[in-house]
Amino acid sequence: MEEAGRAAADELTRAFPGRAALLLAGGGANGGDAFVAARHLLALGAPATVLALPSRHPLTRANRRRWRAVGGQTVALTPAALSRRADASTVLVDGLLGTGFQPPLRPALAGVIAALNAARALGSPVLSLDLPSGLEAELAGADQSVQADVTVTFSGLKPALLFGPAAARAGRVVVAPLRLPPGWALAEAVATQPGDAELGAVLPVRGADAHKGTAGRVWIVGGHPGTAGAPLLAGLGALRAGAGLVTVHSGTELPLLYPELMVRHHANLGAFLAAEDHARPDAVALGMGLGPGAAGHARRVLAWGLPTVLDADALQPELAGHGHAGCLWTPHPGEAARLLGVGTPDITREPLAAARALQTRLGGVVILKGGPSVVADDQGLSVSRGGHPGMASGGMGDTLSGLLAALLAQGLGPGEAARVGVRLHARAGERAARVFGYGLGATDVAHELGGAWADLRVAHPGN
Ligand SMILES: NC(=O)C1=CN([C@@H]2O[C@H](COP(=O)(O)OP(=O)(O)OC[C@H]3O[C@@H](n4cnc5c(N)ncnc54)[C@H](O)[C@@H]3O)[C@@H](O)[C@H]2O)[C@@H](O)CC1
Repeated sequence: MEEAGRAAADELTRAFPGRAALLLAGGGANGGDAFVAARHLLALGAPATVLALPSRHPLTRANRRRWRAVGGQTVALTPAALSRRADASTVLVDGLLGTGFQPPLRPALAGVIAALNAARALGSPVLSLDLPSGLEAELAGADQSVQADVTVTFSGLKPALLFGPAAARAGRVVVAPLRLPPGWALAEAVATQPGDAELGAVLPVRGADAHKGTAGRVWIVGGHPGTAGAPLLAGLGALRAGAGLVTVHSGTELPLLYPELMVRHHANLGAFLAAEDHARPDAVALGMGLGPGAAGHARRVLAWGLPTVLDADALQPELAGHGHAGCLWTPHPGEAARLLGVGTPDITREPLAAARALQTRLGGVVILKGGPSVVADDQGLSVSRGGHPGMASGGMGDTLSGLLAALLAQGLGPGEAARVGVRLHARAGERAARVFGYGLGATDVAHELGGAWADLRVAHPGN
């Protein structure tokens, strides 16, 4: 609580210098954080008043006493008291409800939250402690919650701060890492968000003596009449992510859109994949537009034990148990629902839980694609925010699959490839949006992958 309140006070003075803080303390530990923040604000010379509800929480009561001991003023919290004191020169600190909120919201607190949101509309910004009051930490819904401008969250990112309408209530999210004994961290603080500097550090570095045979050989397996473009987009993604040799294997004739790709048509794709006598690539991406029979093809490729990206039609429930540690599964919410045998809303409502469930079922590494994407591996969960809404178009996932296979072929582990790959793809989307505006095609994004790569490299201080 001490570290949480101190981190909040630091952020308040950084983000809202010169404003008097009105801290709203609820009855639980979230309210205790507000009392601690007030005390640190006082120590920093910033004016602060606490409006508090009664509390039975021992640590919150102790911090209320400490606040009083340093001369701090506490006023009983009512909607009227709040409305009287808030104006355009104040900043409101929402310490009403944190992870201990159990819906439905009781009417008395609903009145306080309504008064807080009304004060914000009149010009007093809001900083929420841990998460905006009224949000359920694990869920992506919003309803009657505080609208914050900044949320200082403790230990890690809660699902509500990342997904759906709830995320829009949080404003800018600052994660304050707390030094806690193992096991003390909030169970809900489950996801991390690696920064660009951290990701830039794991990008493959190529020696001056590199040649196409050492830069990673990727096979793309996909394509079917009507979806012939999908494997080609994957091939383009692989090329733009630095693969030395990219071969597209398909059971259908593919147009030669990119002459750099080696395109091979197999009258019997299953027989080709089952054959033992061909040299294997360094990594495979499989499933893009592959059509019927994809699960059978996937089983044959999985038996090779190579780093493998499974996408689109290869994301079939019957493959559970056939994967291995080098597998990277890349479902969007609809495919995730199919894999788990649930409805798509079940996935979008709790994406972190869904990603964790998928990884448990499939093994290897799972990327649950979306805004943001979630990566699940045996290290835990991480999220990748960013990208651009214009990326919601067909073919985008195909390019990502090829990009991921290229990273695997250049020696990255599947977890690293997933975390770096989704960020590169999102960054490329951000760059493409500057060029093309709103509607983005998968090729537009693929062509920006080189620039995205350079951005991540620059972000890494060792470069
Ligand atoms: N455990 C940890 O690791 C840490 C926890 N911290 C803080 O502790 C918070 C969680 O504290 P608590 O578990 O005490 O819970 P909260 O303070 O989030 O909520 C409990 C309070 O909310 C009230 N409440 C719950 N549901 C309500 C409803 N439907 N309508 C109206 N009132 C309702 C309860 O009566 C109680 O007063 C975190 O969000 C965070 O701010 C921080 O101090 C950092 C460390």
